Amino acid sequence: MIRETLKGGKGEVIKNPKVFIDPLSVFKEIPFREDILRDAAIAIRYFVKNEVKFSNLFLGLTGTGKTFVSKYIYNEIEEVKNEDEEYKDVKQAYVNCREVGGTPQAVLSSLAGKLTGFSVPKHGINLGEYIDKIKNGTRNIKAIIYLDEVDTLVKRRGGDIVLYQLLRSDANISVIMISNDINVRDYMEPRVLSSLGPSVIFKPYDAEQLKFILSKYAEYGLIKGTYDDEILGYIAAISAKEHGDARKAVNLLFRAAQLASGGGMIKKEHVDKAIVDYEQERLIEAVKALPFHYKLALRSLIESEDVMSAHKMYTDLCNKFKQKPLSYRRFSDIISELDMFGIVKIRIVNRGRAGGVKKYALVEDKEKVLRALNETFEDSISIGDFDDVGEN
Ligand SMILES: Nc1ncnc2c1ncn2[C@@H]1O[C@H](COP(=O)(O)OP(=O)(O)OP(=O)(O)O)[C@@H](O)[C@H]1O
Repeated sequence: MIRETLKGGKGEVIKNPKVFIDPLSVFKEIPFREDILRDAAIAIRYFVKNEVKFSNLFLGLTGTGKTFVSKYIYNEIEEVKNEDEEYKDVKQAYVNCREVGGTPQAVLSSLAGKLTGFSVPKHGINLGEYIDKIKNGTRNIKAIIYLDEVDTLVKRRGGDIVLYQLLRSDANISVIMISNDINVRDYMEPRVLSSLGPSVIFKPYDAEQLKFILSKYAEYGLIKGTYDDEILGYIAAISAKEHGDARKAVNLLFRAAQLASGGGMIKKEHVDKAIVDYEQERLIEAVKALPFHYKLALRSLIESEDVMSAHKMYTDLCNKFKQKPLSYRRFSDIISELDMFGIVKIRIVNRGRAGGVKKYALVEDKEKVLRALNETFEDSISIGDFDDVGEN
């Protein structure tokens, strides 16, 4: 039964999945980012050949190609090392600040490790020592540092000073910083800001640009004749509505192609199903990322929309799991935050003079949220335990 699928015969849609999973291995150019790439290449050349240091801040909303462009530059520099002697002593280090933990220590130790080639402790030495290690390690080289999600570093205490020291150090270091928080500069001290180079703005893609980008993925990754212009336009239009997010557009095309697999043609219904799956995954991710008490609060709200009764249920749950319950007021704040995340919807009902106001919170998509909660609680709490508390 699975033989046709194993062989990828009749009705197959995807020619090369790698295009969607590791697009940099396929893309030789990055559409709509040519100007940014050219300017960066000039700055890098001045740095490598004329010792003019630079620092850039790549700013733009999610899915606008900032990381894609940075990794492309990184790879191209590695290639040029084989072609141009003057690039021989260039050393690059890419660090995602959030992934390494976001603290100045974590970021510096990761950087120092990558630049010196030695393992550097994450704790126990002070920031100045890390900077010295980096300076020593880069004495005879030219270092290009990429700090992705730099906003997580800058928001930590002392984070912006680390940047200042890196930028101002007498070592040969140039820096590309990446942030999808466009207000990241507001978190920096004036002296840090003044040593920072220009911001490079990544504008959201419009529907037409997204359609062109999708056509490239389709050309490289899909079998000819399994898609048409209309379907690419449909996906592009949907993704453009959400601030021109190329990640979403590419993801939807890949999912729709997988759903169409065996049928030989991507249709609108595949895209619609792909959207539902995509939104569901995003909701699940959001719920899973919530702190423990938020999850308990959400679990209580599934049983009772009335916030006051939900707090009682929440308190029971806390007792059951030997957690100290938060006050009603704090609980109510959590509910407001969940409302801001779009997971619940608050409704205030005024019951006249005597009754006062009553606060309700409706869980937007009960079934999905419950499923997400169950998944996240799988290890620690079984849903049976919840049912004891919730339904009795
Ligand atoms: N111009 C482009 N051409 C082809 N693919 C693109 C382009 N821009 C973005 N993409 C695709 O979108 C995905 C997301 O882009 P990228 O990771 O660069 O987003 P980002 O701007 O760094 O967003 P975030 O801030 O969320 O990390 C890339 O992996 C790539 O598949």
